Amino acid sequence: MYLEINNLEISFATPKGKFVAVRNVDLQVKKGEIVSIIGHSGCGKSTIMNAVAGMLTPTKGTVTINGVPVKGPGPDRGIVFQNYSLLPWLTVYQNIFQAVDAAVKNKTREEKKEIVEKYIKMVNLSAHREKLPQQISGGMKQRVAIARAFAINPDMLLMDEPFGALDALTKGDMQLELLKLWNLDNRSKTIILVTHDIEEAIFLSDRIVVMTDGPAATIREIEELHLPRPRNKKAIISMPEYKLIRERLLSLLMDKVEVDEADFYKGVPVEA
Ligand SMILES: Nc1ncnc2c1ncn2[C@@H]1O[C@H](COP(=O)(O)OP(=O)(O)OP(=O)(O)O)[C@@H](O)[C@H]1O
Repeated sequence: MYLEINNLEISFATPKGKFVAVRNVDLQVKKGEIVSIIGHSGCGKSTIMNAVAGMLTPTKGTVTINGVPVKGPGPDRGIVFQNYSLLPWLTVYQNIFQAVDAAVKNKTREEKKEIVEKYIKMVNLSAHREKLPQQISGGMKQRVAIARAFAINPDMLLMDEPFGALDALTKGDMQLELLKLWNLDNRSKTIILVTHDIEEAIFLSDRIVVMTDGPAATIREIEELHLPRPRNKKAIISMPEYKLIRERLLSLLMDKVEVDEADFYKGVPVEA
């Protein structure tokens, strides 16, 4: 198995004592799979991602990649976060080149330039290559971040709400862009995606991991999707499987909200 998370627990030392963010998390991911993690705010999605990225050490349990325990960040894992994390003083081109230059070994400067050119073209940013991050839109920034992640050719992409800050139309474009890059790469990159967006999770994923609420959150259920690829958004929404999965996810995620609302209304005077 490519990625294995076994009995993962992550706790934080806080002024009030030990805080268990996630526990008993077990997940196996095959190479080339796209897996989304969804759940309410604070259920430990980013914590799990950070453990896979090697930025957090498990309190208990293990995270292994190809059987080797994760000990820290590495060039085999590319990270795309919501805040783009572009260097503001570098142009679009330089932001990607700098990452490729640092991560890709055994290639000449010319070959590295070719890689950068290829990915800038793939995300349609050729016309904006000399601009600084502050001179381009949010969608374009996220495109740069994704092109950069693919250009360094990691085995796995860890995406923490990558499109969370984008408007719905740009978000739709970016989801297609992501699948396009994944397809062009022979679907060989494993993608772990944290999202709050049920439709996004269904459109992109092979499996969707639904978390329980925190603290001490764990996996509640894993939904397997059998929607055909390549996926067409308009076509899949009319498929019975899409509707079934969407309803299942909604009911898993909305349960608590309904209870909260009922509590909220208790004792609230009803106006005549
Ligand atoms: N360094 C830390 N110290 C203490 N508690 C932390 C730390 N990092 C995260 N937590 C807590 O762990 C829990 C899980 O946080 P995490 O960021 O993983 O949740 P999330 O599901 O990604 O949330 P969101 O959807 O809001 O981004 C939260 O209660 C958070 O406050």
